[in-house]
Amino acid sequence: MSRPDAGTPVSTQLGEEYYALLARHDAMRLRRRLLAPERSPAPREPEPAGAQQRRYDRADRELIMRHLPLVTPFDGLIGHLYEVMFRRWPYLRSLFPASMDFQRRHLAHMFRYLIESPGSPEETAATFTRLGRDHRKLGVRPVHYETFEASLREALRVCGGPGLTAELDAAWTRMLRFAVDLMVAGADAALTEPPAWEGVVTAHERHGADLAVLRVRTHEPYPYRAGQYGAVASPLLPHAWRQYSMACAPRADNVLEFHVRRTGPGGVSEALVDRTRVGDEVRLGPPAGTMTLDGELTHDLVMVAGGTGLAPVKALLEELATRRQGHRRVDVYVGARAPADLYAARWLAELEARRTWLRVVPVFSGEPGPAGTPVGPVAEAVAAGGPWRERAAYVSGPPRMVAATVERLAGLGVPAERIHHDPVLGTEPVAGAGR
Ligand SMILES: NC(=O)C1=CN([C@@H]2O[C@H](COP(=O)(O)OP(=O)(O)OC[C@H]3O[C@@H](n4cnc5c(N)ncnc54)[C@H](O)[C@@H]3O)[C@@H](O)[C@H]2O)C=CC1
Repeated sequence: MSRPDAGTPVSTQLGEEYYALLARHDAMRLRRRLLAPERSPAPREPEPAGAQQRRYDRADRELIMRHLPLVTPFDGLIGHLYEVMFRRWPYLRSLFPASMDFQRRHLAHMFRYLIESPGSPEETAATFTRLGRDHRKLGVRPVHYETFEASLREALRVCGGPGLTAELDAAWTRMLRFAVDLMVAGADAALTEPPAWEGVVTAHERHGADLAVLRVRTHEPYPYRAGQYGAVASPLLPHAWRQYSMACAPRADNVLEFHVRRTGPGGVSEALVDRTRVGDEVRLGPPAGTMTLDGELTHDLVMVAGGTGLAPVKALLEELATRRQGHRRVDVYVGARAPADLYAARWLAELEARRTWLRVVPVFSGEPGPAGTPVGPVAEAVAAGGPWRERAAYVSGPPRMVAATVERLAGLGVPAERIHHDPVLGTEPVAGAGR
């Protein structure tokens, strides 16, 4: 972000000062850790009865599950939680975006994920460690988790009423601390990297009414792999972050590409598509995502992209195109509603013309395309191709398209561990690697 000056609004200047302070604080914590690695964590606020008798365990989870109707749907609980937090610690409001809708949905998703723990314990731990690393970009400090815990407990008391026993209160507290300890560990392990990467927009190309391809040069190298995504924030909407995939393989000049479609008014995508210009600044959170090429070059590949879900697939193709030898066959199915929506058609055609290992199949679901082009749902077009049983697959696009394609590929014998797909970008939060 730019330096504060006379023309910078006061709120932005305060934000800048806060982030500069955080950077100094991080440097101090890192120095302290290097000098005294065994140092114990800061003491917590007073305990609920029994919260520290043991660690969060299966019995806690079962108790919470049994009494879930007390606090679900989570909208009420979360509404109270933020109400308490901003009443007791008003300064915390400035760390959140103006509209809290996305935040509330995100938190409800995290509660569900934490309670249901759909993955293995290792996956759950990895999710919260990653979330802690990711939360550094929001300016979250360990002390904020204590304010969150206090707010949650008060909200539980309001929603739970007499049903909130001391035992249930302690179980919720242990569950929260289980997640928070992982998040703090994730944040601490990331102290050597910036909480966020600053970048400047170097290109902004419109494609049709609602889509833009942006290029952003980061001031410091952004350590990602082709196929990954990162959260992006615009100073036009402070503290609002949305995830987009990097649409190019890592480059020496630190330039990243993003494909952004505006889906509604007032969000980050709208700010990036309609109101962002070359020279504007953006901020990026740490990269994440599992759609990388590790170990997959032992198989031929099938890639399936819908709409701007093409972004990570384009990055993967760029990475493949730079490899000198050992090329595998790659079939890419690109779904769009109509030929005019296939915004990267020329790039794909040029790459296909130069690479013998690549075949690109456009699939149009709305209007028909040129003769011979498959029509209809992408998943069906993919299923009609193949065989894919011996392939590794990469799938990215609208959630239902991804779900349908993954199901079809699994039904055609592609093992689950060879079907790569990441969480729903733009709409769902960071939790859970296999969405
Ligand atoms: N911008 C980015 O960096 C990334 C975006 N995504 C996700 O990709 C999606 C792209 O959306 P748009 O560009 O608006 O795509 P779109 O709405 O133009 O659709 C693209 C293709 O997906 C198919 N499709 C759409 N909805 C479907 C449904 N319910 N069931 C089956 N097929 C469906 C369409 O028929 C079309 O073939 C978004 O959900 C976005 O979150 C995923 C990865 C990266």
